[in-house]
Amino acid sequence: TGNQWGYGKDDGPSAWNKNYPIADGDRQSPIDILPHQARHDPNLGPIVLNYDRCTSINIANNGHSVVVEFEDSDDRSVIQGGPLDNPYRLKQFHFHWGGKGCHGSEHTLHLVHWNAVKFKTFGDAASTPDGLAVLGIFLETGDEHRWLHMITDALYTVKFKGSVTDFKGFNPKCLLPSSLHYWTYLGSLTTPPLHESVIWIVVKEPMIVSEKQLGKFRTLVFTGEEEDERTRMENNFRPPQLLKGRTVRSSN
Ligand SMILES: CC[C@H](C)CCC(=O)Nc1ccc(S(N)(=O)=O)cc1
Ligand SMILES: [Zn+2]
Repeated sequence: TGNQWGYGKDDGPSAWNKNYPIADGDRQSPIDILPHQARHDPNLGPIVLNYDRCTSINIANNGHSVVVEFEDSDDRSVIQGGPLDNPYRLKQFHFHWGGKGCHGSEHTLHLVHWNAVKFKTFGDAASTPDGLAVLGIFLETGDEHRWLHMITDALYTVKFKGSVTDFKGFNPKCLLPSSLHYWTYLGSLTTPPLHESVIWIVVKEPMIVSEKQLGKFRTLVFTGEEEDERTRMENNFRPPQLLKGRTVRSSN
């Protein structure tokens, strides 16, 4: 179908504007955040997470990443404060990662939330400015992360595109760094349909994970079990986009 996109030579980020012209828009993500150019905003309060009653449902390989979905029929797991005017409900989290030896900011965890005060469905929120709030955490290689094994131990069950398995009782709060100081800016989804609907909240302190743990993400494949070629899932990230006059604000 016309909407198939990927991270390869022919269907990758440089080709996305063919089917998704918004790729060349004015508030695209991700961006390279230069700390010294961010404006410290004393009115930016702390980010408040209320994940204690969160309900994870499943873990899936959607052919682009590995995603953990949450029950979002009520306000059981929300993020609020900071740049947000309303509580935003946790819908899912997923990862993006580079190939072996990548040392930039290619490895990230994205926790995707939607404004259920203003919108009836996630889809409506995802296609309207500021309908979504995504908490972005950088992953840096170093010591083993003490809780990430709960994710990496499940990855063998979702090796192929289209696989989904139960994944109950997981609270992503255990993945977050101790400090939630952040940068925030107005941006977009970083994959098609690239909707310019996201208030980005990028946490300054990275999660430290081991090379071994990161390597387990690379055992996933972009392709389905029935397909004969096995394309290793890695480098599933979009390169940084132009700032186009946007301001990046910094919490203290
Ligand atoms: C309209 C429906 C909605 C597009 C359904 C699919 C979806 O949820 N996409 C999505 C979510 C998060 C990101 S990111 N990487 O966190 O910016 C990228 C894409
Ligand atoms: Zn993402």
